[in-house]
Amino acid sequence: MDNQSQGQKEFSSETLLGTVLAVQANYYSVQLDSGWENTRENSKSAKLLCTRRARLKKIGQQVMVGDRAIVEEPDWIGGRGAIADILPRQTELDRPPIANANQILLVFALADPPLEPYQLSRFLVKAETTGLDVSLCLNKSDLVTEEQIHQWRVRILSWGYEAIPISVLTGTGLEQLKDSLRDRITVLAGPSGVGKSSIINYLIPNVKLRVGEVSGKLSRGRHTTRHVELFELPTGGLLADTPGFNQPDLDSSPSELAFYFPEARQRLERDTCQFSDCLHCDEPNCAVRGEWERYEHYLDFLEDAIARQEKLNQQSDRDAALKLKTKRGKSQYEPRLESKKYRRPSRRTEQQKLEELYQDSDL
Ligand SMILES: Nc1nc2c(ncn2[C@@H]2O[C@H](COP(=O)(O)OP(=O)(O)OP(=O)(O)O)[C@@H](O)[C@H]2O)c(=O)[nH]1
Ligand SMILES: [Zn+2]
Repeated sequence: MDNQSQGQKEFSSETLLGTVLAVQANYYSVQLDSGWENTRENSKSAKLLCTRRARLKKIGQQVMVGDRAIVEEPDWIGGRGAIADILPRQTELDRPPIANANQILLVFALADPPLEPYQLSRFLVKAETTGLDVSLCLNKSDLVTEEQIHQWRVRILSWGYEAIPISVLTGTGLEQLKDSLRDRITVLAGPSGVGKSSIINYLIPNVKLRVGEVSGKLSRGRHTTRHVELFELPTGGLLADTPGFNQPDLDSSPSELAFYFPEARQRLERDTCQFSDCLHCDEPNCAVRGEWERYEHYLDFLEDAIARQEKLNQQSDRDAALKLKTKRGKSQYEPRLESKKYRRPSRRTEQQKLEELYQDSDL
C-alpha cells in the first residue's frame, strides 16, 4: 500500500515545508524546516516572507501563526515565497489566534505582585478551556522563603497541578523550564508584572533584535494589538506571547465548567452524580460537591457562566423575534416579518457578542 492509499499526503523531497511564525497584513513569515539547507547553497536565511496563493484565498483558507505550510516558488535571494497549502491543524486557538499549539505555560509570581489564588484559578480554568496541556511556573522564588514555596506547591498540587518554582533573577528552575518547552509550541500567559518579558529575554537573548526585524514599531505588540508572533527557542520549540490581562474572561458553559477543574474531573471519574445534568451546586447526591479548596471558585465561576448563558439566550430569543431599528437617532425593536430569513444574522450577532465579551476582558 502506498502512502496515498493510506490517506496521507505524499511529499516529494523537493516540497518545502515550514511553520508560519508571524502574520502581517497579507504576508506570512515562514520558518522552513531544517534539512533543506543542504540542497540550497545560495540561500542565506531559512525564513521566507510569503504571500498566500490565490487558490487558498478563493477557498477561504486562512493562514494562522503556527500553521504548517507548503511553500512554493522560493526566491532564495530575495527571501520570498508563496504558501500553496496548509496542513491539517492539530489544535486551533481563537484568542490568541494560533494553530498547532501544544501547551499553555502560565506564569505567576510568588511575590510582587502577590500570588492570588482566585486569580490563579481563573487563569487555570481559562487555560483548561483551550484543551491544551497546562503547565504552571511560579517566578520570583528569590523573594520568598523555602517554606513558603513548599506551602504553595503543596496547595497547588491539591488543585491538580505541579507548579515549577523559578527565578529569572537567580536562575533557579530555568533548566527545567527550558526542558518543558523543547520541541513544542507553547503559549505563554499570565498577569502583568510576573516576569513574562524577563523569561522571554532569558530564553531568547536576541529576541528584541528579532522583534525589531519582524514587527518594527509594534515591539512585542502586547496590550495594544492582537498581533501574535511565535519566537524560536534556541533549544528547539516555539513560544507565543499573549497580551497580559489580569482577569481573563471565562467562556465556558455551565455544564462543562466542572471539567476544567482537575479536582472535579477526578471526582467524576470515581463516581457519578444522581442527575446527568447536575451542575454540582445544590443537587442531591452530587459526586463533585465537597471539601475541596477550589469548590468555592467553582461555584463563583458557575454563577458567572449561568448569567452569561442566560444573557445569550435572551439575546438570541430577542434577535429571533425582533429586529433593532434606528429611526431619527432612536433605536427600537420591531417584530421581524420573516423570522427564518433572519436566523443566520442572529447567530452571527451572538458570535459577535461573544467576541466583544472577550475583547472587553483585555486590558
Ligand atoms: N526579584 C525578582 N524580580 C523579577 C524576577 N523576574 C522578573 N522580575 C522583575 O519583575 C518586574 C516585571 O517583570 P516583567 O518581565 O516586565 O513582567 P511581565 O510579566 O512581562 O509584565 P507585563 O509586561 O506587564 O505583562 C521587573 O521589574 C523584573 O525585573 C525574578 O525572578 N525575581
Ligand atoms: Zn454533581
